[in-house]
Amino acid sequence: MNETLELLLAIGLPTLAAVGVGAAFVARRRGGPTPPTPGRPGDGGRAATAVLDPAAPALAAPTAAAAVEVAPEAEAPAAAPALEVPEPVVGRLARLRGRLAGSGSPLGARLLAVLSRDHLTEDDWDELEETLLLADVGAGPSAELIADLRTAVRVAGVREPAAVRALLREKLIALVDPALDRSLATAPVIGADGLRRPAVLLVVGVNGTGKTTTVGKLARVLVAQGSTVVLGAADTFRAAAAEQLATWGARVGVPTVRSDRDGADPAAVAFDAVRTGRDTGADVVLVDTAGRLQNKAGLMDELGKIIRVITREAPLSEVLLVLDATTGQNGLNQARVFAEVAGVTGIVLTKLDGTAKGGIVIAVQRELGVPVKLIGLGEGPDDLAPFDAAAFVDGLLGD
Ligand SMILES: Nc1nc2c(ncn2[C@@H]2O[C@H](COP(=O)(O)OP(=O)(O)OP(=O)(O)O)[C@@H](O)[C@H]2O)c(=O)[nH]1
Repeated sequence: MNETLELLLAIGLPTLAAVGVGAAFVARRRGGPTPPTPGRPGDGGRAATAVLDPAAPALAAPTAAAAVEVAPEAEAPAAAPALEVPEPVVGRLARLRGRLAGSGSPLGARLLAVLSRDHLTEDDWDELEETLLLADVGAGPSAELIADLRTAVRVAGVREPAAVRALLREKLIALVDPALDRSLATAPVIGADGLRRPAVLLVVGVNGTGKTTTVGKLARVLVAQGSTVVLGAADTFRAAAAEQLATWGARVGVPTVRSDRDGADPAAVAFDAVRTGRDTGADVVLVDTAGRLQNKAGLMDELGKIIRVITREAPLSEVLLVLDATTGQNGLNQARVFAEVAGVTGIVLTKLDGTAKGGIVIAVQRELGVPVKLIGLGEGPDDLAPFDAAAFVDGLLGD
């Protein structure tokens, strides 16, 4: 079976035709290889379904078998809205850490209030453990922390408030695990054929956790770091998701590949986004998904197909699971299913600004063995921060 036929079977020919991948793509492949063209968007890349205009506030929907329209940057209309300049990325968590308290006092401050009592009774230790459990630290890590603190306070006699605080900081940082590799794989890769491919980041998670918002914020992080980005709106389930994503992209001049049909095949859109990123020489392609969690088999089908189709064009650099930090144990259950189905490489914990349950960072890493790489600390466009263990714990301690 030749490569094209195999690919069409994988995606599903009828759906492809419906979103406009079919004819144009097949014709191009049959007509001979299309050399990838490293460079910037606007260099003449071609994709079957995308209409790319980085300056457009909302990108026009693709039409069946439409040729791509790429608006050259030099010919952008004079009235195009000014692009926003995202905030620098370095030090974001330190700047935003005041938001970690949620509506109450930070977890660390509550622990310190008990630890600084004159004589710690059994009830005090129980209270400490309960505080950790209520902050979603998880039973195992909570018990470990209490045991360590008891030893230090009772046996080694650590009593002076500054020393107790330093001890708590050290133990919490160890639980969050500063040794984990939290870097995002966003560098383009060179395939076995010697050709350059964009880094492809697939963003998964149940509805409402903040996937689309996170993709939009992450695009800004990457733009701030000087990367060229293409967005893929493979959340074809929710009608407004593609529009929402295109708006995020347009604010920073990032094109969005989307279908003009609600309910289009997400795998076809994901494929087109990666193909567009490849053809235009983009550094990174971010693919948003719907990831409805009706059942594991359905999810496996949908995400499995998206992953198969993407990896025919470029290797998958990251699968980021977006979890809503306010959902506690339920979020952990979801995380388990996604980790099994999609091979998650990093966690994005959103809405940490809306909760005093920052301990979920510890629990989710323990549960999945996957690092938290980014955290969402608000609804603002630059309220997404690379995770850093020490800055996070300092936020929990209310420093
Ligand atoms: N407070 C707060 N709100 C957030 C954060 N991240 C996302 N949100 C909000 O969460 C809501 C849902 O976000 P979406 O990005 O639409 O969620 P989604 O996962 O794409 O949802 P579906 O498309 O339905 O699957 C929006 O109101 C966001 O503004 C965050 O870090 N903090």
